[in-house]
Amino acid sequence: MAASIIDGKAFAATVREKVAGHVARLKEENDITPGLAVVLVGEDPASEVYVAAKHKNTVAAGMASFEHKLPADASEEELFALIDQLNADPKVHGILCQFPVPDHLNERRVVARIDPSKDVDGLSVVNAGLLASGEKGLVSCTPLGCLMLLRDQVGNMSGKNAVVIGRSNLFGKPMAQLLLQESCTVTIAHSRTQDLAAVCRRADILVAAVGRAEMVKGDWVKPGATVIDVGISRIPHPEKPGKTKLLGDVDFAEAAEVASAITPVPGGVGPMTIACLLANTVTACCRANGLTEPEGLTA
Ligand SMILES: NC(=O)C1=CN([C@@H]2O[C@H](COP(=O)(O)OP(=O)(O)OC[C@H]3O[C@@H](n4cnc5c(N)ncnc54)[C@H](OP(=O)(O)O)[C@@H]3O)[C@@H](O)[C@H]2O)C=CC1
Ligand SMILES: Nc1nc(=O)c2c([nH]1)NC[C@@H]1CN(c3ccc(C(=O)N[C@@H](CCC(=O)O)C(=O)O)cc3)C=[N+]21
Repeated sequence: MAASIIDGKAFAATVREKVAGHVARLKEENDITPGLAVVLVGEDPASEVYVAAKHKNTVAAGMASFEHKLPADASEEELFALIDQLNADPKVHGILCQFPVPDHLNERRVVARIDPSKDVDGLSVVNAGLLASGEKGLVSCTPLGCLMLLRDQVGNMSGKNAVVIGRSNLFGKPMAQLLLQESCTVTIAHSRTQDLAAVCRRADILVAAVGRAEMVKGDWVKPGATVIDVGISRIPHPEKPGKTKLLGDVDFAEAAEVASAITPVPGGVGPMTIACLLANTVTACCRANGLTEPEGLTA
């Protein structure tokens, strides 16, 4: 195998340590504890796992964690009343509503209800607009985590060809904006892209966020490229009956023969998402209190 494997799990641990250091300083010097509120509507088992992991990591970093669970049939009015209460609560600096929400609720309307200065998911039109304009806002956690990995791995990205597969508001669009800010030449590919393999082969930096297991083959990868695999598909485990296995969007074994560096799934981008959620909460807390924000934890 030629490629070095980017250890997102270890990198995320260093980000969480940095966050914990800032949190300790905020407490000592300013008597402020950053607080993160996570809202979960309904009982999706995967979401329960993520929310529990967020709670655990928030507490471990010394921050306050507020969990709010609403029943699956909660009305928009009930959810909005909770969000309004969290918007007004000075102990809450970050608010995240776990997605997907049940079908009768609308994700865009939910996001729009959250105070943009507390929108640690970076999903509001205000934060998306600030990012697109090159101004300071809150950046979606997963793209921010990928940026941190790329800065560490590649260093100066200026002039490099970057290809992002996927154009969602949650990931593809903000990732492309961040790469543009790093002065990459950015291509955003999606389901209508013609000859995706050829587009990918031009990429010095290839970021895949589709959700189709092992779609990106070894011969789609430019020799020496850096490959970031965001996709997560859960498939039945081939050897252990009743268990599941996580697969990324990239055929790891094939791509690792060609790339210079690659993130694995699991243990690559995933752990960075939660670390960046904590980082965004500290950033939001510092801004809310007019304090200098932490260095190295923002875009
Ligand atoms: N590791 C982590 O922390 C996170 C992982 N994820 C994972 O990343 C993946 C993407 O997430 P998200 O952006 O929310 O997903 P979406 O479903 O919102 O977006 C998927 C994108 O992939 C594109 N696409 C679909 N099929 C193809 C194809 N055959 N060829 C090229 N492009 C295609 C779609 O194109 P079109 O727009 O034309 O439909 C769309 O833009 C998922 O697997 C998700 O689980 C997401 C967030 C966090
Ligand atoms: N409002 C909102 N914001 C999100 O950011 C958001 C969301 N809703 N809904 C679901 C997706 C998905 N997501 C992940 C977080 C951590 C891992 C993660 O830690 N993954 C581990 C493995 C975890 C496992 O084993 O299941 C890894 O890849 O190593 C993955 C995916 C955040 N999302």
